[in-house]
Amino acid sequence: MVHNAVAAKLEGWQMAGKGLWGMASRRKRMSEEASQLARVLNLVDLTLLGVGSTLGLGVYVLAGQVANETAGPAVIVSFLLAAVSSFFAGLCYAEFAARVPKAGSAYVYAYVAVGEVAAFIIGWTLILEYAIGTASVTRGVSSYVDALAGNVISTFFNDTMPLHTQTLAEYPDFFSFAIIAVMTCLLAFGVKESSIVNNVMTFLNLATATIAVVTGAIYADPKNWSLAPHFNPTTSKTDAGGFLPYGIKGIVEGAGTCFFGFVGFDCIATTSEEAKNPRRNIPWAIVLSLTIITITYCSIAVVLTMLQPYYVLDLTKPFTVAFEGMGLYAIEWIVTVGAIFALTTSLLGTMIPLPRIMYAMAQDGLMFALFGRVNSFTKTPLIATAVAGGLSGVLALIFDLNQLIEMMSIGTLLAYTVVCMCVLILRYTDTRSRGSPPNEKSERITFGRSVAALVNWERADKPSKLTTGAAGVLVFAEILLTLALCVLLKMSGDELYNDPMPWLGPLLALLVPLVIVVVMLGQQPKTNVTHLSFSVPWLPYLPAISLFLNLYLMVNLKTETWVRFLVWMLVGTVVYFSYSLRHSTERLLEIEEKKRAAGNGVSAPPQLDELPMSALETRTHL
Ligand SMILES: NC(=[NH2+])NCCC[C@H](N)C(=O)O
Repeated sequence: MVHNAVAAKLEGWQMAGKGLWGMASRRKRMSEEASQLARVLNLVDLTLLGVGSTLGLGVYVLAGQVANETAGPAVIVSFLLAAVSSFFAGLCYAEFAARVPKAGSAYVYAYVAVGEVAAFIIGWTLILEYAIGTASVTRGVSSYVDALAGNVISTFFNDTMPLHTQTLAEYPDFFSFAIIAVMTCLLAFGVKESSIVNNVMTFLNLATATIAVVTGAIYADPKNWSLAPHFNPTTSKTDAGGFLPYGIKGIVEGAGTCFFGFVGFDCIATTSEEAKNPRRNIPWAIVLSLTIITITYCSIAVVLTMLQPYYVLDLTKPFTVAFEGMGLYAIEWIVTVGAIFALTTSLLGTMIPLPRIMYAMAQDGLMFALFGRVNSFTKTPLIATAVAGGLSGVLALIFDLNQLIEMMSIGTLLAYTVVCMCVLILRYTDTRSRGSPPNEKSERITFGRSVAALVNWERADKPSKLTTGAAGVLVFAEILLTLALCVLLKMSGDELYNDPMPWLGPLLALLVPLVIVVVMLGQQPKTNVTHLSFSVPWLPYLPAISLFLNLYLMVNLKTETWVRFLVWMLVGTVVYFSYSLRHSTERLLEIEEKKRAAGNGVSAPPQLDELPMSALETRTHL
């Protein structure tokens, strides 16, 4: 009796486990339907789109702020570090864009490669990421408009409604709220992402940055890189002076903020259905735009820190204030107006993808169907646009720029991490073997064979079910070890720079196994990618470094940021279990197919996701 009860319970758990696994691993199938959108964007349009939506606060706000408060003149190194981590992530996005030429960015990639739960997590994170992106860029626009208006806006709000809290902004920025409301109305009424407007604005943006760099270079004084130690009124501390006034730690911390400046290129990946030859043009547009962005940020950083001592740089409008101080009023005016244009372009780049992601998720049944409704009059997802605007508006109202920047970075970093993991998984897994039982005798997987597979003992040259399992275990181990290493590095903090000896042992105890795991992963057979127009080089080392950088930047964010993020994820969990799980289009299709198969007494038709990735196309239209 007891025995039976236990067996029944065990079986129950097994079923539940299978159900969970089925849900987590349910992947999006693709249909061959062509997209309804016109393919009009060429390589130049796509590159300018990437540059336009990425180049923004990094140039006009962050360079000065990071130089003043966190890194000193070494802000250029922070920018380079941020560039490297964004570049690596960019390469992973590029490979995905070559594989899945579909709108929806990381959300769709995760749905195709990993499964529904991962896709939901990413989609949900992206909603926050874009809403915060919108809010923060708007805050930037608001402070530049305020500067143009002689600070009347900020003075007014500061005097009439100061918020005396630690966790929120100094005053509720109703001006930012209004900017978002106006832009939302424009977008809702179908202001199409007109590529010509974007090209012109981006051109103005680059021209302004060039004017700032050239003028700055004329007045630059290299002495500003070797100043004596100085009391910094912003941080109220005396720093070390020179190129590295805040030490290496400052560089790393600064990189976390500079990273924000590189966010936005993924907007190229959301236009896949409007691009000409997306499999070739999207990857290259990503690489090209990141190159232009890196060059611009680095030049800006050099010029700015040579123009003025880092500790006097203004925290919100460094160029405007610097040129004003030097009496270059014409240049000051050009840069301020240019900044407003540049930030507006960047704003459009954040506001446009958000409703589209909500729309894509709604089409897949993972988000409320309401968001998938296209208004017959405006021909835009009106409700999704309005909700997106409302969410961003509220965020812009109550949080200040620094809080927003941190919160956005956490979302972006998570998306990058998942895309990078997806590349690893796709490269080492035989997608066709998933879920099918091993039928041939040689495919019988014994424990011994599984362990030996970790070093690819059988010298397989193509992924099989066996090597796929081994690669999965190794990727998982790699993620855990990388995470542990990052946490330890964070814990060691300053001490590691001052007295590294006690930390060396534990660090090596994690680093060595990590390197071994990565090398073992390198032994695994990879899928053939010769048909792809772009693939990530140096596998698995490049994604491994990318994973490390992303996780490292993530653990360095503030605790409050993590708490806010976890609250958002908790809400997401509730939404997933109470809504998405039941409405998932893929799940409903699965059930339908099973029913049909049972009715006909024939086996279910071959899963579409067993087709090679190159033959796939989504069924959603965006
Ligand atoms: N998708 C986003 N979160 N976009 C925000 C873009 C921020 C942009 N890199 C800037 O410096 O202004």
